[in-house]
Amino acid sequence: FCKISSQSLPVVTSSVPWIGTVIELFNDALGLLQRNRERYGSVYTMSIAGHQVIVVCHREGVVRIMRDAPKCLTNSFNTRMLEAVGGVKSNTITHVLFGKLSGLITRSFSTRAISKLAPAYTQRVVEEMMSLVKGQTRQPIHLSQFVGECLYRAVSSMLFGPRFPLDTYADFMCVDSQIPRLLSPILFPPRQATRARKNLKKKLGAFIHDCWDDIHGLPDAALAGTAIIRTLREAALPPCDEQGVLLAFLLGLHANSLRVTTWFLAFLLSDQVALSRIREEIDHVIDTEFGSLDALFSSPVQSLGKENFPLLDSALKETMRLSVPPVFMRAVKVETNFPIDDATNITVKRGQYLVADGCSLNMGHDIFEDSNEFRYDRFVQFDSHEDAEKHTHLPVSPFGGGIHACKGQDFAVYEMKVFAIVCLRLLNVTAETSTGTSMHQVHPKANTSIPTPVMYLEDGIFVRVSKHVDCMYLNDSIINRIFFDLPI
Ligand code: HEM
Repeated sequence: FCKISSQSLPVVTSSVPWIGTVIELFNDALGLLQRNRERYGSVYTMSIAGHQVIVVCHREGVVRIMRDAPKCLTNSFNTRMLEAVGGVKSNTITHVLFGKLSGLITRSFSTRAISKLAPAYTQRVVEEMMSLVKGQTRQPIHLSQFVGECLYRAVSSMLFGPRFPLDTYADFMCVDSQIPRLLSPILFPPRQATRARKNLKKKLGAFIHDCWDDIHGLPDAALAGTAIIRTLREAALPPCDEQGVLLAFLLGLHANSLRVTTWFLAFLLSDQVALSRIREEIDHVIDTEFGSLDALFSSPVQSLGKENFPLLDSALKETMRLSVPPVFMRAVKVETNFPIDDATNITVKRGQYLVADGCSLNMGHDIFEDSNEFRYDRFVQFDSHEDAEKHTHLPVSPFGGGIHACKGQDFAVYEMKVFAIVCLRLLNVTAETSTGTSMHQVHPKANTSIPTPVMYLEDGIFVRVSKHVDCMYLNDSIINRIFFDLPI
C-alpha cells in the first residue's frame, strides 16, 4: 500500500479564498467537478466554506467510498440537508428517519411490497391523468407540473389514503426547489421556502392527527403509510419535528422520481422517433401479450421489466444516465487510512469530507459514444453487443450503493414505468418551449446549480395534453370506469 496524506494531494485553487468554491459550486456544481477532474486528475482536494473535501473520481475509489469497508464515514451531508428541509432539531433525522423508519421504508418499497401498492397506484395514475384532460381546455402547462402534480398526488394517496392533503404540491415544490437556501439561510435568506414549509407542516400536522385518531379506519391501500404514521407517533417527537420528519420522508419519496420522470418525457418529446417507437412498443405489448392495460397492471410487477419493454427500459436508464450525476458525499467520523484502490490509502481526518464523483464514468465520452446525446435504445444495443455484461447497467448506479443505497429504488423504477405506460397509451402530449416554438430537436437543458441527486430541468417546456383518439375504444375496464362521463 502507498500511503498518501491528504495534504500531499493536488489542491484546487480559487481566486476568492474560502468563499470562492462555494460560489462556483452553487453556480455550476457539475461544471466545477469536470474542470477540476481535467486539471487536477482523479484524486484532489478543495476547500468548501472552510471544510476540506477530498474528491475521488476513478471507478475503484467511487466503489470503495460507497462501500466504506473501514466503517469510518457518515452521510451527514444528506442528514443536514433533510434537517434543513424539515426544519427539525439535529439528530431527529438520524434517530427517526434513518433509524426507526429505515427498515419499514425498505420493506414497504421492496419488489415484493410493490405488488401490494400497485393496484392503488396504477388506478390513481390513470385518474390523475384523466382529470387533467377532462375539461379539454388545451391550455399549455409546465411539463414539470404535468408530471409532478400527477405523480405527487398519485403516490401520496396510494401510500397514505384519501385523507392526505393533496393540495400541498405547490408548497412541496417550493421547498424542494429552494434546498440550497434552506441549507445556507445566512447567505441566501429563504423567505418563500420557509413560508411554504410552514403551510406544508401545518397541513401534515392536521393529517397526522386525523390518521392517528382513526388509525384503524384507513383503507388497506394505505397500510404502508399507516405504519409510517404509527412509527412516527411512537417516536413521541414535538409536533414541529414530527411534521418535519414526515416532510423529509416526502422529499425522499417524491423529489427524485418526479424529476427523473420529467426528464424522461422531455427527452422523448424532443425526439419524435424515440417517442413513436416507445409508444409502438407499449401498444404492441399490451395488445398482443396482455389484451388490456388492466391485465398488464394486474399481472406480476416483473411484467414491466426489460424482457417485455426493452426500449422503455433502455430509455429510462438513458434518462438516468444523463440526469442523475452520481456524486456522493460522506463525512469522515474517525481518522483512518482510507483505501481508494488496491495500492493507495489516503490518510483522512475526522471532519473532512470524501466525495465519490462518478460523473466521468456514467457521462464520460470514453465509455459512452456521443455521451451527451440522448439515445433511447443505447442499452438495448449494449444488450445485444458481444460484451453485453459490461454495458447492461450504468457503471455507477444512479441509486447509490453500500449501506446508504436508495431504499426506494425498486418502487421508483416501477412508478416511472407505470407513469410512462399510462401517459403514452392514453394521452397525446405535444410540447413547446416558452417562446411557443416546437420542442422537436431541442435538447432539454439542465440547471446544474442545485447539487441534488437529480439535476433540475430548465423549466421552459410547456405541454398540451389531450386524450389519445383511440383510447375510448380500448378494452379496459380501468379506463372505462374513469372515462364514463368524459367527452372525447
Ligand atoms: C428516480 C428516483 C430516485 C433516485 C434517482 C434516488 C436516488 C437516491 C440516491 C442516489 C440515494 C443515496 C444518496 C447517498 O448515498 O448519498 C438515495 C437514498 C435514499 N432514497 Fe432514493 N432515489 C429515488 C427514489 C426514491 C424513492 C421513491 C424512495 C422511497 C421512499 C427513496 C428513498 C430513499 C431513502 C430512504 C434513502 C436513504 C438511504 C440511506 O441513507 O440509508 N428514494 N436515493
